[in-house]
Amino acid sequence: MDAAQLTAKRCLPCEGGVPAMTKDQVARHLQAVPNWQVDDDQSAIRRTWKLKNFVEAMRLLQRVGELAEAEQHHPDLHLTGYRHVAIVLTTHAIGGLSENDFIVAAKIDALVDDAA
Ligand SMILES: C[C@H](O)[C@H](O)[C@H]1CNC2=NC(N)=NC(=O)C2=N1
Repeated sequence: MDAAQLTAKRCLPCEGGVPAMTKDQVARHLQAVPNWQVDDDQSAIRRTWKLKNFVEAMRLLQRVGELAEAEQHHPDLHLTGYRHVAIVLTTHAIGGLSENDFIVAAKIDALVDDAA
C-alpha cells in the first residue's frame, strides 16, 4: 500500500457492521502514512504538529475540517498550547480502524506537504 493508492480513493460511508482492521492490515496501511502513530490497542492513528503560530494552527484545522466534510469521515481535532495540533483518526461506527482512516490520513499528509 502506498500513499498515492490511498489518496486516489474516496471514503465509503461507514455505519458499522464491518470488522475493524486487524493488526496486520493496520501495519500494511501504515507503510503509506509513516508519520502517523498507531495507538497500542490498534483503535486509532494520530499525528501531531507544532505550528509556527496560532493562525497557522487554525489554518491547518480549517483545511482538515473541509477535507473531512468532503470525505464524510471526521477526525478528532485537538488544539492545545495555542499552536500544537493533534489529529486522531478512528472509525467511530466500528470502534476501530477502517480504510477510511488511512484515506483521510494520506489526504491530510498531502495537504500538509502542499503547504510546506
Ligand atoms: C454515514 C457516515 O459516513 C457516517 O455517519 C460517518 C460520518 N463520519 C464519521 N467519522 C468517523 N471518524 N467515524 C465514523 O464512524 C463516521 N461516520
